[in-house]
Formats: sequence, C-alpha cells, structure tokens
Amino acid sequence: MVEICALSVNLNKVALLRNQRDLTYPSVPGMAGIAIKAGARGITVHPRPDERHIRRQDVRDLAELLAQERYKGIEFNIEGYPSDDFLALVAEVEPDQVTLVPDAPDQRTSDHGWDIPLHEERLKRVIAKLKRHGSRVSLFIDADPAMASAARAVGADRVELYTGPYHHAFMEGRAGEILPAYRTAAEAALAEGLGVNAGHDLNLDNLGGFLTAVPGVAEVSIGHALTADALVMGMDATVRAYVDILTRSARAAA
Ligand SMILES: CC(=O)[C@@H](O)[C@H](O)COP(=O)(O)O
Ligand SMILES: NCC(=O)COP(=O)(O)O
Repeated sequence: MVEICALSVNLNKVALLRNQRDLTYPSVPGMAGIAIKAGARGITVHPRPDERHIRRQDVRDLAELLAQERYKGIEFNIEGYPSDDFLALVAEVEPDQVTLVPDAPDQRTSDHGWDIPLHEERLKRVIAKLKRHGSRVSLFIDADPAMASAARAVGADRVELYTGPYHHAFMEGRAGEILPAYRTAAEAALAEGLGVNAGHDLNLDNLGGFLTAVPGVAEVSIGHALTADALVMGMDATVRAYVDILTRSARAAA
C-alpha cells in the first residue's frame, strides 16, 4: 500500500484575517471542516503569545470540533515555544501532536530550528511530560543531520524540517543545491527511528520537488500559501490541489 504524506492545514492566517474585525468570520472551525472534507488529514495551529492570529479559544474550539466522531483519525497539531502558558494550553486539550518551535515571543514568524544540545535538559523534561499526556512530540529543526540525532536523544518522536530556506532557494532556481541537505537530515532522522514532518513556505509550486527529493515525509503542515491559494480557488479546491500533489508524489515514489 502506498504511504501518502498527510496534509495538515495550518489555520493561522484564517485567524489573522478574522481578527481584523470584531466578527466571527472567516470561521477557523468552519475552514477546518471544509479542509478535512476536501482531504486534509490534520489541522495545525501556532498560538503565539500575542494572539496575533490563533487565540487560546480557537485552540479549545478546534479541540472540541476534532473530538467529534466524524473527525476520528484527523490529527490536531499544536505548534509553539514551550512557555508555561503554551504548555498549560496544550495540557488543556492534549492534542495528537505538539511541535515545539524555538520562537521568541516577538518573532514575526518561525525562521530557524532548535539548537537542541543548548536546550537539552529542558527539552527532555518538556517532551517527557507531553508524552505522558499522550501527545506525539515533534521538534522543529533546520536541515541538519546532527539535530535529527539530537532529537532522538531528548525523546522526540518526530522532527519537522524547516523548509523556509528550501522555498527561498527554489525561488532563486537553486533548489538542487539545498535539497541534498534536507535528504541527509531526513535519512538521519529515519535512521534514528524518528518520523519526519516538514513545513514553512511550502506551496503548490515547490511541494512536489521537495517530496521527490526527501524520503519518508509523513506530514507537511501548510498554511500561508494554502490560505492565499484559497482566496483565489476556495478552500475545498485548494486542499484538493495540495492533496493531489501528495498523492502523485507517493505514487511516483512507489
Ligand atoms: C513553525 C512554522 O513554520 C509555522 O508553523 C508557523 O506557524 C508559522 O507561523 P506564522 O503563521 O505566525 O508565520
Ligand atoms: N509548520 C509549518 C506550518 O504549520 C505552516 O507554515 P506556513 O505554510 O504558514 O509557512
């Protein structure tokens, strides 16, 4: 059976648009429902301390939605820096996956992976607690095989490869120069028994090339470009377009 990489739709930018008025639309849970019906196998949110987009209540509302029997098997992935507030929110909803990201509170967006050895003891403690509460734990890392090995040592289940640099190289016609590093990092993670996720600035143009070059990616989380595409094509057609790429990539690799 062909393993198709799962699409987890990041709803940060739906929430960002909603927050511009004291209104309830575009609806975060509503967009989640459309995305899932169109073939998304997960929903991702990244609640930031300033609640610039995803609010704490969005996390609670999505957890309640995805607990419904009709969404059995759809994964909830919460990303963020392991602050006390973030960990308290995660403990409330106990998502399927927590992706720990080394972002400062005022960071405009995520733009680097963990230096795991520098934070080894704290990551070990946090990861052990999250796993005790039943969440799979993924660490956001750069395309560095050493970080893949370090992730195993602190108890992570997966790594998420930060694909921002891939996007920029792709835009400059240099994808071939950078993809070997992602392949090596993915292979190192798989050799450690870790799952491999990927995300940040993936889009309809660069996704296929990444999956062709990098083996064993279990999940891609995509939000910014996907939301922009949905403004043009609608959420249903957009998710179907991304899922089609994932399906074609899996069949080509089989
Ligand atoms: C970790 C990562 O690359 C994304 O998950 C992150 O959610 C992007 O955050 P913004 O949507 O706030 O840019
Ligand atoms: N982890 C990546 C993610 O959830 C979405 O990143 P982006 O597609 O908004 O850049």
